[in-house]
Amino acid sequence: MSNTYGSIFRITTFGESHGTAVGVIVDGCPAGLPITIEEIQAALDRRRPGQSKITTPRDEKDQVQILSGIFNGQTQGTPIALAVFNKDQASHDYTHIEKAYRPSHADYTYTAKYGSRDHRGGGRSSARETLARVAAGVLAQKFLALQGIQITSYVSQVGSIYAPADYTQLDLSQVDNTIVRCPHPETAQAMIQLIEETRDKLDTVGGVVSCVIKGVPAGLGEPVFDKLHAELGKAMLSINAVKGFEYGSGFEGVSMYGSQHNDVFYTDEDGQVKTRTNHSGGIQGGISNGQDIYFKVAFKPVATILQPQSSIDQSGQEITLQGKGRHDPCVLPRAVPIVDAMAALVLADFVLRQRANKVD
Ligand SMILES: Cc1cc2nc3c(=O)[nH]c(=O)nc-3n(C[C@H](O)[C@H](O)[C@H](O)COP(=O)(O)O)c2cc1C
Ligand SMILES: C=C(O[C@@H]1CC(C(=O)O)=C[C@@H](OP(=O)(O)O)[C@H]1O)C(=O)O
Repeated sequence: MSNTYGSIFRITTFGESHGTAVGVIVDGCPAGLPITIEEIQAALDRRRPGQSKITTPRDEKDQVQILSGIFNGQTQGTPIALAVFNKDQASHDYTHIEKAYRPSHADYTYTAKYGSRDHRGGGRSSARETLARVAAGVLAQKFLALQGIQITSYVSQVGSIYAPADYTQLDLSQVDNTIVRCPHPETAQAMIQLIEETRDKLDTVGGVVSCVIKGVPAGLGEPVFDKLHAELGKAMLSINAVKGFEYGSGFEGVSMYGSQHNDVFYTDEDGQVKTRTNHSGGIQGGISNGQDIYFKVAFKPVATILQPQSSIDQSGQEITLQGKGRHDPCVLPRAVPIVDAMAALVLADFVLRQRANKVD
């Protein structure tokens, strides 16, 4: 199983949901980047389970430990190792899936691939692994901030309730004002209510995280296979429960004519190249054009529902499986920092690749 992401700024994650620890090794992070443990912790606090009444009640504090690579508040250019020790596993809740497959989780596919699996809390397939990405993403976000690049993600849809405006009309400083992380206050309240109702019905509900990246200079990306949007898409689709990725005008663009869809160039009063519209989502030919990059990520209603469902066991026998354990009725609020982190890892890597690309 490949657990490594990135080309120059690379991460490798390790750990299982009910094992000893989950963590990350970051290679290729430049030396001299100022970073504190509090900054890493703050990002983990946004992702941690048990953070509000609408997330899984598994109460992990996710206290991060820096094992290597950071000294005197700065990265050293050496491998950075960050780890969180699991404290609140409750593995006894998972004996029912030791030899049975939850519909639409990864129990069957892991067994098909490896012949065995750590069934405790889904083992490696649990989204607990994403804490490692979030920890690494803090380093990438700090590095990008030095280049003037800012990433903001927010929940734009839960079930069929969506924010009635796009990112250009929302106050993105409000994302963390509500527990659901939608910056439109009325919509946020409706989303919270829907998640609570869904949880009380022992069901789950999906939604959309929208992301905007500002301050990206023109010229980042690669022209053929590692196109900037292709790498963003891969990064997003590697997040648990993600079912869709679209950037710029996405699927809606197909109903427009070229004359409507084309982003017309102009030069502003400072001599900067700009476009009057941004249907391209800030990327043309796999390379950033200096406009905002924006995209959407669709998350499914997650698999574990706390009600009986029909399934099969390892011998192929039909069974009734009663959902157990502590689960998210909706992953969207916790997915926001994961999307931030994965976007940052992609962008940081392309900034570093660009430094190797030109003489000056
Ligand atoms: C933040 C987050 C929390 C999640 N929590 C749960 C959960 O509590 N229960 C569950 O069944 N799946 C949960 N998932 C989704 C599973 O990890 C995922 O569906 C599973 O690994 C199968 O992979 P796939 O859905 O991508 O095919 C969560 C995903 C994310 C991103
Ligand atoms: C523990 C976390 O979320 C978990 C994600 C998850 C899943 O199947 O993805 C299932 C639940 O936990 P467990 O692995 O114990 O079944 C969630 O609580 C976390 O994100 O840190």
